Amino acid sequence: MDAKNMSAADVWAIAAGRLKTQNEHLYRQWFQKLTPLSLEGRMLKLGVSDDFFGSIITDQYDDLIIQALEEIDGSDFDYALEPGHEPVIEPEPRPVAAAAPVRPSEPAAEPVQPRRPRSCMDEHTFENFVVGGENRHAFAAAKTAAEEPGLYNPLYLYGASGVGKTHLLQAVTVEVRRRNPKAVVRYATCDELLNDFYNLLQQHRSLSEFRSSVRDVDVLLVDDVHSLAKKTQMQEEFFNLFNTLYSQRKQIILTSDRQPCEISDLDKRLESRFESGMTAEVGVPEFEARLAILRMWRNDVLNKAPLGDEFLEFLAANISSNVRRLHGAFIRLASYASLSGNDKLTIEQAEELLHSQLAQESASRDISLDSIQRAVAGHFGVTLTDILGEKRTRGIAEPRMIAMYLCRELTGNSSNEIGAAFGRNHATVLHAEKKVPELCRDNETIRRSVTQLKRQLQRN
Ligand SMILES: Nc1ncnc2c1ncn2[C@@H]1O[C@H](COP(=O)(O)OP(=O)(O)OP(=O)(O)O)[C@@H](O)[C@H]1O
Repeated sequence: MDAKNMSAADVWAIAAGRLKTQNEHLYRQWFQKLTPLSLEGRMLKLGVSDDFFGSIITDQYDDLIIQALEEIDGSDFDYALEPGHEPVIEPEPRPVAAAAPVRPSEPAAEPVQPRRPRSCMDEHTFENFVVGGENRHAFAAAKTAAEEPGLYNPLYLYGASGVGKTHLLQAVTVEVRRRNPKAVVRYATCDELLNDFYNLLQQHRSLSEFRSSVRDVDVLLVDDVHSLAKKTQMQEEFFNLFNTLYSQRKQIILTSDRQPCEISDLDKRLESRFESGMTAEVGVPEFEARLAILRMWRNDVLNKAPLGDEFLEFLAANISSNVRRLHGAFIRLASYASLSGNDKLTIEQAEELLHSQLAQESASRDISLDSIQRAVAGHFGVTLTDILGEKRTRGIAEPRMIAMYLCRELTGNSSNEIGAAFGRNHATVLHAEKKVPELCRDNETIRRSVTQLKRQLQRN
């Protein structure tokens, strides 16, 4: 047939036939669920059930589809996906001839709905926050702030991206409202406040509207206060706001990806206000906590995502720096398993499906030995030559040991490679690896330095 006289269904019937011949399994699992909708010029529009399904097709099978389309009289067909079209799926495998795609106009007798997991944990509460050693203190402080507002004022929570700071703020909101439905709780990101503030300034309007929106509250929660860095005018406003709420014993909770002293160009008065109450770090959950979070998500998913323990362990072991990323990866695997059946999913497929999350994860671990040595030297006010040199005075030996420890923690380099970068052997590195956690246990200043350096390096 001449390509010019073909309908969308004709074009897709040929391409789908090719795809089926190449790999029947893939065809049944994916391509059969695409519905030809229209053909405009060389552009074939195919219907898919939803964005998630569509993203798998474009991420994983784009080349195969383009190839199958190109084979139709060698012309340069392209395709686009349109979500919102449930497929009509054959109940049993049939011969090739019967596998022609269904035209949209044909009645869809009983569309088979793919089982899709409901989005996890619609509400962030204290009950669905998994507590481990790395966030216990922050969790307890947030709970106390919700139960006895004003006791820890302000409460300042800090930690890397995606480790649960906003979750805790939302849990406070839920709990405060549960205890006192009349309480006025205002949650805003610092950027939202900055926007409101500068919009009013630009329009030469009075700031009273802005002020009452943030002052007439019982609890004020501000996410990401590091956005105040270098914003002198807003810092002044924030300082006044802070003092007003504080003097009225209204609970203030702030979050940031760094400690107050690490926010660049933050007014000293504001810095000391931020530090004057309770500061607590929200750390990255350890392996066991990540596994517990994954189990909780699995139990929460409607129809129980049929993901076996081996997949949860795979996720917990490979995505360790950010719970938000872990959640994205979990949803991707759970949806895949839900559509295709867990028994069909292998660890190799999981790796393939999660390639972008795994790449992000390794990029976030992609910290060079040199950058660690420099950061540690800068932090302790010694030179790089000191770190790499022979001096054994405590002021130099300790930073050197911390640098080696961080190299082990934050990079994939072997102890031999790290030793070589310091002009030493691997035994010295192993000694540092053992010794630094002991120093951290005994010495709060060292512990703070190590966690601060870790966050700083992971952020860069
Ligand atoms: N300990 C935990 N238990 C359960 N869920 C968690 C935990 N930590 C993080 N999460 C989940 O991970 C996701 C990301 O968390 P959240 O948005 O609170 O991160 P964040 O620290 O505020 O990040 P950012 O600084 O980038 O805003 C959320 O879905 C949250 O519910």
